[in-house]
Amino acid sequence: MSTALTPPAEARPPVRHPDAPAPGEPLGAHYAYCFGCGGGQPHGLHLEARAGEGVSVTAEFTVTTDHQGAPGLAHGGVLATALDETLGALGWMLRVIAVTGRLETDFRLPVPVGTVLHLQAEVTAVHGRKIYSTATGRIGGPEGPVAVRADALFVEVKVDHFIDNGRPEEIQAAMADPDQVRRARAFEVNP
Ligand SMILES: CCCCCCCCCCCCCC(=O)SCCNC(=O)CCNC(=O)[C@H](O)C(C)(C)COP(=O)(O)OP(=O)(O)OC[C@H]1O[C@@H](n2cnc3c(N)ncnc32)[C@H](O)[C@@H]1OP(=O)(O)O
Repeated sequence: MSTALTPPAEARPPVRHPDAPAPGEPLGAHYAYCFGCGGGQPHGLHLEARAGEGVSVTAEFTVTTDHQGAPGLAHGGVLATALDETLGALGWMLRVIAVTGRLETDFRLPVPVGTVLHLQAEVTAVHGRKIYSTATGRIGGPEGPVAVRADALFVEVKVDHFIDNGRPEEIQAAMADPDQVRRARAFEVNP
């Protein structure tokens, strides 16, 4: 793991937000057209995440023929996306909006098409706006061997990050989303 992903000595353990969803509760998609979790992306990952204990989440991603790199095997970038999306869902447990600053991925086993990747992610430390986290993706069941893993640094941002940098048409469409929970996740977590 690179030094950039090692929390400084002054970093604090993460604190689960009192209003975080209960363990086992589905988190749903934060945006319908998110490639990681949105239902509106026909070739997306359709990753389904749930709240875990403490500041952790679990998720599943089923590898389909849309996700291949080598014939019959998941593309490494797609697997990194699954890890990134699962780590991104941790913001909901802290009730902050955060984006990936750094993502270091280890690919330990090939992941065939048809595999359900069982993901687990947790925050390990927080220092100011910096959120240190780690994730695994297992195959053959939630206790199966680790096929992929990652260490990450997410950086807390305000909603202006998206308004200033995203395209107005998508921002406005997301704000008009009739799904109130999803709208809250996208825009009202920490405005
Ligand atoms: C529709 C909208 C709503 C959607 C909401 C849901 C979102 C969820 C989406 C989920 C989808 C899945 C998730 C996704 O895919 S999120 C999409 C992929 N990620 C991005 O697009 C992020 C692009 N990067 C940026 O915007 C900026 O660089 C950020 C915001 C990250 C920081 O720029 P900013 O100007 O704000 O802050 P700063 O530069 O002062 O840095 C602050 C601190 O952080 C440290 N640092 C920074 N980078 C690194 C690094 N690489 N290694 C080590 N350290 C790093 C830095 O040294 C400093 O530390 P310190 O000096 O304070 O000690």
